[in-house]
Amino acid sequence: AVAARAGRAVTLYARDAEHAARIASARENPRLPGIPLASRIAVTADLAAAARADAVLVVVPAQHLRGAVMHVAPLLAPGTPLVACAKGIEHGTHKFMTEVIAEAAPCATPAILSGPSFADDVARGLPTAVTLAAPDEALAAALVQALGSPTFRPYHSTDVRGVEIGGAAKNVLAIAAGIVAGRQLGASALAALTTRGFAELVRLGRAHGARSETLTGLSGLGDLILTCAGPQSRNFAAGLALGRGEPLPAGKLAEGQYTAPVLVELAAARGVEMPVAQAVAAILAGAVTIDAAIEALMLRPFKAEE
Ligand SMILES: NC(=O)C1=CN([C@@H]2O[C@H](COP(=O)(O)OP(=O)(O)OC[C@H]3O[C@@H](n4cnc5c(N)ncnc54)[C@H](OP(=O)(O)O)[C@@H]3O)[C@@H](O)[C@H]2O)C=CC1
Ligand SMILES: O=C(CO)COP(=O)(O)O
Repeated sequence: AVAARAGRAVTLYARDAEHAARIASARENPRLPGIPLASRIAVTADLAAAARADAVLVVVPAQHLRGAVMHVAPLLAPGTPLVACAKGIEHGTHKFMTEVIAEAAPCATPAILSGPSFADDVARGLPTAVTLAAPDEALAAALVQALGSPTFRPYHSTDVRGVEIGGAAKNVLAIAAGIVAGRQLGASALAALTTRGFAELVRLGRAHGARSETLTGLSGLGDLILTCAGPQSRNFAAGLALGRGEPLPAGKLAEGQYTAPVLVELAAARGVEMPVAQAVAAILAGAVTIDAAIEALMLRPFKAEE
């Protein structure tokens, strides 16, 4: 929808032929009910047709990125930009999204799009600003030109890793924020949790050489603020349910659930302290109760703020 609004000719690929046919005839994606599909968007289940593009946006969940990219890789013209829109870190390999693309489609050119942007808001054409990063600044700027419009404002960057860390970490921290809300710990606790969570995101980013303007920018602090603000975020909603002692919302992807254990492993490998992320991972694994995790966070030794 964003690319179509920016004047591009767009092909939307769905892996399920019936699903593609239904979207094509209804001119509406059931995942975005009430939002008509722009007339300039062609819908197909033919991956080769979708791969014949100047650029490809890959919008599958993080843990499915490798599989989806491996399918499309042989169909791409060499050097085609492959823009990851997923936020996460691959299980087992600890690879970030552009690293997965580089391995699964060595012929393509990886990039990453991230930042505060609920799909529903974006599809409705509400004003949104995001970060688009690629190692080559000229490519990042060209992709911004291709996708930007009066309602969608991407900023270009070459700090790929900084953008990836912000997007992955904020989902885990949003689960923690939801838990705080679900446990009715108060607005002060929510502000404290979000701020100390941000300190963890920054620490991990710095350990990976991320730039501070990226970590305090749209894909870091910006997306953290959005996702820790309320239940429109599926990650926050998952935390809310946990905090209330309810089952996790069915059929709603909360990437932080999958990112949490990998994020903690990554942080440990780099010697980075991430107690909030660690608490989320332990709660999700059933290794600790929510009340014990909160108590442990509050009883950590007092220290200087950094
Ligand atoms: N939704 C949002 O507001 C935002 C989401 N993101 C990120 O985007 C990523 C995807 O999230 P979202 O779109 O919400 O997830 P959804 O679960 O809503 O949709 C995932 C889509 O990926 C498809 N898919 C899954 N696996 C494969 C595969 N192996 N090959 C091809 N297609 C596949 C699914 O197809 P099928 O219908 O056939 O199952 C479905 O259309 C996540 O990393 C999320 O963090 C980022 C910003 C905003
Ligand atoms: O990444 C998002 C907004 O930027 C979407 O957040 P949720 O996946 O938590 O809904």
